[in-house]
Amino acid sequence: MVADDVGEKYGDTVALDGVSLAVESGEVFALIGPNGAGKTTLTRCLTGTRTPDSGRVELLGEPPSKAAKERLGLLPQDFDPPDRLTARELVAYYAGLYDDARDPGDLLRTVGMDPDKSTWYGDMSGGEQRRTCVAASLANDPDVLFVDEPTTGIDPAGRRALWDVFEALADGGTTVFLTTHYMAEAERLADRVGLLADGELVATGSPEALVAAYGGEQYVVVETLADPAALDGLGYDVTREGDALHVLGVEPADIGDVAAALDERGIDFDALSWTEPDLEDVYLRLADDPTLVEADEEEVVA
Ligand SMILES: Nc1ncnc2c1ncn2[C@@H]1O[C@H](COP(=O)(O)OP(=O)(O)OP(=O)(O)O)[C@@H](O)[C@H]1O
Repeated sequence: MVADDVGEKYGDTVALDGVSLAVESGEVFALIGPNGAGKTTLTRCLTGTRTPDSGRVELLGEPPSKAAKERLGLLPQDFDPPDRLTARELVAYYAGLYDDARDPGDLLRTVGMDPDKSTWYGDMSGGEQRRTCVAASLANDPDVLFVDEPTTGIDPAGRRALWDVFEALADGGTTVFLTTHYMAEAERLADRVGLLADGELVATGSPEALVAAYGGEQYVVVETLADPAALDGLGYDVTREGDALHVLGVEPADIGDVAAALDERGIDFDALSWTEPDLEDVYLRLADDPTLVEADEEEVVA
């Protein structure tokens, strides 16, 4: 799928401001970004639910309106099926729209739902509703699956179970376009991640490449109320973050030196741990200050 310089407005609100990206067949692409960044709008443009004001969109080699619907799966963020259907009835309804559909019972078991439960959709917990919706989006065994915040409201074990489902689909060659606020989800599932902020794609790359480029330094966290100046002269920048000091740029091999310096200087501390940057650090740094990415560096090569 391709978005080429896509722009979209709602009245005076610029939701997308010249977004370009290409997702290869079989790739898992995760779109992350703050509330209101334009993730849902971009998903809508890519699926043909909205026609962008400007730019070009391609899905399965066609304009989205012409793409073969039986090859697409879509779980919108605001998917709102009828309340008075059981999980099986709901998935069977969507399966019934296709000649070659997957078995509703199998699909529900895959997402951790009991297909024989008679609870109506409207009476299910939020997490059960979302799982049922994920099952419905897979009814036609899609080649390209769009899932907008698929695991929101699902408990941690259920979320991991759904990650397994998406991973199995990706292993089977399904292209997955995912939006999420869970950085661990993007890190675990995505071949590439795109960070959208204020309608602009700030950076794209593999999670590893993004973390290496923009995650910032590894650091030691020292839980202490001591002044950062107490660690002057060690050769590291030291900042205060809440009840801890962060000693920046410490390699794992040098953690002992930091511990020894704390001891020698009589600095009282409750705990000491070493932390590597992850995708959450990338998100927090770039969403706060997109200019950290140079214009010609938007695509971080894995
Ligand atoms: N139907 C609409 N009418 C007016 N403005 C809209 C509409 N839909 C979205 N917007 C605005 O467009 C911008 C992008 O919204 P969008 O829903 O695409 O963001 P998002 O990144 O998906 O947010 P979230 O993480 O909260 O789901 C926001 O400023 C939003 O208020």
